[in-house]
Amino acid sequence: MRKLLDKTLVVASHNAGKIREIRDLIGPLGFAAKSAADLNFVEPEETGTTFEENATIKALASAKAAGLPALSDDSGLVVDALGGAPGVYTANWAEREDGSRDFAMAMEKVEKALKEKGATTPDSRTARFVSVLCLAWPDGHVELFRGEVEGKVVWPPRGTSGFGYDPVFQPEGYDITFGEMSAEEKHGWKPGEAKALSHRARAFKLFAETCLGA
Ligand SMILES: O=P(O)(O)OP(=O)(O)OP(=O)(O)OC[C@H]1O[C@@H](n2cnc3c(O)ncnc32)[C@H](O)[C@@H]1O
Ligand SMILES: [Mg+2]
Repeated sequence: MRKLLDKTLVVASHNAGKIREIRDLIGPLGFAAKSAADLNFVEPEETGTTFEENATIKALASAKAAGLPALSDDSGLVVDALGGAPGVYTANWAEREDGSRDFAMAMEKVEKALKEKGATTPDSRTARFVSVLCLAWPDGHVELFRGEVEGKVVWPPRGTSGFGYDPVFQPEGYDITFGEMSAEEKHGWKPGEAKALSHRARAFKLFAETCLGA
């Protein structure tokens, strides 16, 4: 495992909600981070079939373009009754024909697919959010960290916090969705703490422990 010595890195993402969460998580660790979006880097094509492959593509593209270490996140919602869909295609399910994204439509698609499978009881609607973080250096070295949080898909959507599919995801042990939680509640983690809640915070905790000793 390679330690991260620089205090400047690139957040290799173009998703504003995700960048905000990564900034929240990285801020207390004393990092200055620019995002790939701030730097006007082109979005690389996510041609992988796993979260790990896509996270690696994104982190390497930014690390090489910036000449700095870069941290990416490839994430998605994995729904058991849908055979793991939308999975690595979670962002694609939100895409309109003109290339823009519509998450109300995406959440409806998931709900329609669940209804078609007859998955109407809470027990038949189990799902998990997965986040794979990749830290890449300009020389091509990469480190990968995976975090998952189990829960259920609920309908109708509830809450306006967070981003993406947060209003339909209720983590195990809670009666509110990620969309009804503050950012701090959704992370459920601070440097040095033993537990974390969100998939991203869980992956981040591994990253911090492994590469930063935090
Ligand atoms: O690739 P980058 O530029 O980082 O941004 P993206 O939005 O395209 O990100 P992904 O390719 O990893 O796709 C992840 C999808 O899963 C959704 N998602 C991931 N984490 C989420 C979270 O914490 N809450 C809600 N939705 C989430 C998100 O909205 C995207 O549609
Ligand atoms: Mg993407």
